[in-house]
This record gives sequence, C-alpha cells and structure tokens, in this order.
Amino acid sequence: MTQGAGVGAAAVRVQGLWKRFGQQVAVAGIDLELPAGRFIGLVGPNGAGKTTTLSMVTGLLRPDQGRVEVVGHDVWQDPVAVKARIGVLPEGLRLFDRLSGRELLGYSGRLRGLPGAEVDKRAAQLLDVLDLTGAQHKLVVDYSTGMRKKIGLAAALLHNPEVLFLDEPFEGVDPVSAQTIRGVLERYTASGATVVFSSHVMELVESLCDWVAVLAAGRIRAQGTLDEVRGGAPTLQQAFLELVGAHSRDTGSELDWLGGGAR
Ligand SMILES: Nc1ncnc2c1ncn2[C@@H]1O[C@H](COP(=O)(O)OP(=O)(O)OP(=O)(O)O)[C@@H](O)[C@H]1O
Repeated sequence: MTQGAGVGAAAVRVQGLWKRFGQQVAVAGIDLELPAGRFIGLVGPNGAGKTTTLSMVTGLLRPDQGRVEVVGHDVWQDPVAVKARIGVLPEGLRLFDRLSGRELLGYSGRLRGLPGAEVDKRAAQLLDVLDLTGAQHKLVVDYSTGMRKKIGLAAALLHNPEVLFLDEPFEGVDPVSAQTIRGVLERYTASGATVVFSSHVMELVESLCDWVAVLAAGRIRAQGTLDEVRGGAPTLQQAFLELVGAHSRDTGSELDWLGGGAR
C-alpha cells in the first residue's frame, strides 16, 4: 500500500464546509482535521449532517462553500486522484444487483484498473474473510442487508484504498457479521490505513474508534481523541448527550396517555 499521509498527518482536512437544501441548513461551516492511520467515528443525532458531510468529503455532493482535502488532494479540483485513494460504503448502498457477488467484485476491480489475476486473487480472499464464498454466485439482489453491506465493503476495499469512508456500516448487520466486518477493519487500520465511519451507536464507536468527531445541527461540537472527547464523562454516550444538549430534554411527561390506564 502506498500511504500518502503517514500517521500523525491529516487524512482529511475540511475548511468552512456549508451545505443548504432550500431553507434547510444541513452543514453549517464545518472545520475538521482527521488524522491518518486512525479509526475515526463521526457521531451525531438523526439529521445532524453526517451523511451530507461524508457525501461532500467523498466527492458525491458538491458543497455550497468550503474546501475538502483527502490525503493532500483537493476533492473538487482533483477528483480522480482522490477517488483512486479512497473507498466508500455509502448510505442506502446502491449496487449493480443483477450481478452475482463475485461478478460485482470482478467489475469493481476492473473499473479500478487492477489486472484480472490480481482481482481474482483479492476477490477470493475478501469473499472468504467476509464469509461470502458460499453466496458468491448468487445475485446481489437476493442478498440480505448484512450480506449487501459485506459485499459493498469488499468492493470498497478491493483496490486497497488509503482512506475508507463508511456510512452506518453496522446498521442492519447481525452480531456475527458485525464481528467479521470489525475484524477486517481493525486489520486494515493496523496496517496504517484510515477508517472514517458514521454511527449512532456510542458503545460501538467507543470500542472501535481512537478518534471521534461529534456533529449536531450541522456543526462540530467536539473533535479529538476518544479520551479528549469523553472528557470527564464516564462514557462516550454521556459525553455525547451533554455535547448535543439532549440531557435536558424531558422524555415523555407529555405522553401521559401512553401505556396502561384509560384507553
Ligand atoms: N437531499 C436533501 N434534500 C433536502 N434536505 C436534505 C437532503 N439531504 C439531507 N437533508 C437534510 O439535511 C439535514 C442533515 O441530514 P443528514 O442526512 O446529513 O443527517 P444525518 O446526520 O446523516 O442523519 P441520520 O443519522 O438520521 O442518517 C437533515 O435535516 C435532512 O433533512
């Protein structure tokens, strides 16, 4: 793997990023510096702007304002260089689902310009590690949610990217598949690569990530190592609730009609 940024350098640098959809401000002037070689969690409540941010960082959605650099290349001025160095597992993953899993990997590898023999070798290994060998000739349209995530992950890893972006990679995935995905990602970051993933599940982020950015209402509320973001709080979940201001929310006194009693 040729690493464009060593550990300690920035894998992703975001300056003054904005995105509006009509009246709705989805991302309101974000500055971020994500270090290379880390397992990075982007966390935030529903509608915080995580998907919009990841889409702009990976060149899928043009920002209204701001700059994004990935391993030293400007995403919008030098998109080919960036796309060659990243892998993406987007939200609402769309795959060529009339292909079998094996064909999908073959196609992805050739699109990435890898020689056929190398694609075959890597595809067979990824299918094996992700426990998809038995389903490799089945059409992707017939895959379960977890199998789709795993084949999407295999396609995103096939060209050995420097930075891997994953939007909710564990959503709808059973614990066995989650453990498999986790093992692959840990091995990948141990070799110096960077993973950036979004999630709502704080326990997962706390157990996997060594660096965290907290997003709420389109703004960054905190970013840093897990310890820095956790601060004095006993868990990331507690720190998160404080940071997004959810601790003061009255949970349910208005729902006095809900549950037992008169119906
Ligand atoms: N294409 C769009 N058109 C209009 N509004 C949008 C669009 N995409 C996102 N938004 C709005 O932008 C805000 C941020 O959405 P986004 O999907 O980035 O949040 P998120 O943090 O990924 O949320 P979730 O965790 O629920 O997936 C939301 O208010 C959403 O309704």
